[in-house]
Amino acid sequence: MQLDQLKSLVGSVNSRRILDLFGADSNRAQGFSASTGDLLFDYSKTQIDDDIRAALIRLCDKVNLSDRRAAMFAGDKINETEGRAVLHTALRNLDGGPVEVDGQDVMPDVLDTLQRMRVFAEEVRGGTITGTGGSFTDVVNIGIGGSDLGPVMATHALAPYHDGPRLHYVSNVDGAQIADTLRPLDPTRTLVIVASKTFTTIETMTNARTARAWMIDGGGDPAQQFAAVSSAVDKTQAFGIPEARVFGFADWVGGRYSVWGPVGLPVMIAVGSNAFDAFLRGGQAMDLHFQSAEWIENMPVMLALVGVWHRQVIGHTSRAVLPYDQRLVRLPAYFQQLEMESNGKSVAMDGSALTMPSGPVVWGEPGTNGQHAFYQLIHQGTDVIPCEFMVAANGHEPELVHHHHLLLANCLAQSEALMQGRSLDEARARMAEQGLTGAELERQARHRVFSGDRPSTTLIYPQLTPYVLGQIIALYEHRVFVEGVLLGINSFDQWGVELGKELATSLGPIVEGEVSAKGKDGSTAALVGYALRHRD
Ligand SMILES: O=P(O)(O)OC[C@H]1O[C@H](O)[C@H](O)[C@@H](O)[C@@H]1O
Repeated sequence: MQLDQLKSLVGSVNSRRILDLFGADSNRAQGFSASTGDLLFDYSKTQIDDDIRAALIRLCDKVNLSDRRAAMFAGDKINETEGRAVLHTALRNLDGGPVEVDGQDVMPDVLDTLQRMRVFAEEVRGGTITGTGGSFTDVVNIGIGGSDLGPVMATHALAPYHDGPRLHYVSNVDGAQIADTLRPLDPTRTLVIVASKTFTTIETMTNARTARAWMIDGGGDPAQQFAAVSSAVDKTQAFGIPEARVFGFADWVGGRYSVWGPVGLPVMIAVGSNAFDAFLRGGQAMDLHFQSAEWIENMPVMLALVGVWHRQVIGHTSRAVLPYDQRLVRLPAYFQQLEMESNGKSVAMDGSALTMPSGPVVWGEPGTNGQHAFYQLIHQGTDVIPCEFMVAANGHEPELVHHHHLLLANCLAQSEALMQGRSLDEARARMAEQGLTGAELERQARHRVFSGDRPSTTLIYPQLTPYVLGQIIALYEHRVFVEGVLLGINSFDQWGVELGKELATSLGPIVEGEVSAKGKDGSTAALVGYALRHRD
């Protein structure tokens, strides 16, 4: 990426404030936003001006973004370190054309599996498929990472549409989670979905075996009450899950991009196949926009360029994602995997060291809760944290519309406050109004200064419907892709998670007390020693 020219533009922004840009251009809000369908992405409350934007957009051509995008949608093996295509977009290509991998159209299989999911989900919802004790009251999804975060996030997000059985998610190998989840459930009326792309993930397989034993002990029947979601169909059969209850997907669906396919099965059971279709259609609409809009009007591209401006050009190390939408409570966690597992890399595609910072730390919480916790640092801390606000024009509770108005007002107030700030003179005037004078006035005023000029973007949408959720998730997926192309990295592998897994395997017998910790570093050996001495 040619960052030099952009770095030289940073100097120009030091001498002005974001607010000045609004003074100089009465149409700034319109000019520095992108819209598609019903979504509006406003990035006018950043330092990006015409020159900076033009330089950022030039980067897209420098890295041949349109060819890379075409390669992804065409099924080329752009995940080079794993030799795989990247085709989660095929999962939502509902009435699109053929998509070929190795000369083979994958769409018939995708649509066939989707249809099987619809039939199964509706049979579970309608009570045609039952447990030994009757229709399913509860569904437990066992999976971790991409086999958990997407469906958990979507289940929370689509709560107003949830009219199927209750859903529970077990991800952690900590027995506390599965114990607490299963305790109140009826083993004869619970469906367990084991979701694992590889069907080897130790946490998931351990939890799946525990759930199976619990079901058998309680009079349920795993042959009737287990389903599996995986790209390793042979392993699901070895686990004993009947073929008719296995929903497979190909290796060209990355775990963190998999909610659109069989991994989304629990969501489909919760909200029904029509609502799930609307989610897919939202994703597909964003795909079409991403493929056709000019860079300057292209929402994922502009979202990515704002990200690159803040992280790689200016150097801010993190960004906060702040949905003013309680039902997006798990969206920050979902984005953490999507963005940090995809772009947290220090090696370029060709194996050379990255010459610029990798993707940023992504974190956040729903507003307004965050306001009463960490916004202090966002407003007055020494680090600038670019904020990505999200909010709906409408809630789902018409009888509580006054709540929604307050929510919206708070969201808008935060981005306004971050940009506007409060000067020392304004703070002094306030202190004077309260009767303070002299050194005390000065001291108190200084604590009440807000530097302002802190960047934020706002994504606003009509209402959090399945269709809108699909648009938002696909928007961020493509943002990650564009940022990855600009960085020259492979956004679709995750070698950084391997070492810890290998060491956990080698530590297993040591923690069991079967093998000595000799050879481990002093700290690890001492911690094992403590655990063994204190074992009940
Ligand atoms: O779906 P699974 O194969 O069980 O994998 C679950 C998760 O585990 C891994 O460690 C990866 O880092 C994730 O990308 C993946 O989503």
